[in-house]
Amino acid sequence: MNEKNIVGELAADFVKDGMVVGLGTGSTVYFTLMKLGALVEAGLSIQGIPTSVQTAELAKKLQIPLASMDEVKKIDIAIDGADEFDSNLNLIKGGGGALVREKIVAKAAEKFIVVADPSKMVKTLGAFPLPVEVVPFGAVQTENYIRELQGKTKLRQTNGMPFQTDNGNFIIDCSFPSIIKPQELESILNNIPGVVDNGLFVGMADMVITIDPGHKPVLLEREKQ
Ligand SMILES: O=C[C@H](O)[C@H](O)[C@H](O)COP(=O)(O)O
Repeated sequence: MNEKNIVGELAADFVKDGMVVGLGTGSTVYFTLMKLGALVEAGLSIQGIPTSVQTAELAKKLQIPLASMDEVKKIDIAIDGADEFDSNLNLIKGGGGALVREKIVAKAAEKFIVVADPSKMVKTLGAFPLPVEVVPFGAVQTENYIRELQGKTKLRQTNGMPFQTDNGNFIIDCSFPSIIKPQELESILNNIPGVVDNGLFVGMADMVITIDPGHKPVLLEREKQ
């Protein structure tokens, strides 16, 4: 089993019968979904809230019952991947472009568990370009404002066209040299007109499931404030 497979499957152990489960997006949480699909087939009863069209499609194939955010009173647990995590369990997410829905679901969840192989662990966030979702209207101007914050920016493209999120927006990938104050940067970016949200998830993760070099599970828990 590869590292993503191991950590992805481990997270499924936290899902109990009757729970409403936020279903993240990406190649690590894919393995959580596969495991949940098998558990549902064996009789586990859950409702999933998908964070992307891609995840909704996979969950449907696996026959995991789905609901929308607005149909549920609360989310018991959300499980998702990350592009980077630091020792405070702050994250960069959005490599797959799903950050807005992911943040909405993570915020609404009583427990937010991140599944991440050890390559995602960093001392300081920022080696991975920070994804910022912007509305298409005025995107060039919005990108200029972001650049003024001393970050290098790049409009994400697929096949020569701007990449479009499930919300119909664009992603600007921003390289900041190192993000010493993630909370501050998160709110500065979100104050720029045209920015929908950014991939900094600060103080949101309750647990990161990763593994050590010997492939032993490591469960990192956030200290209660
Ligand atoms: O938009 C995508 C998400 O934030 C993913 O959870 C993140 O990019 C990690 O993905 P992966 O597990 O494929 O590295």
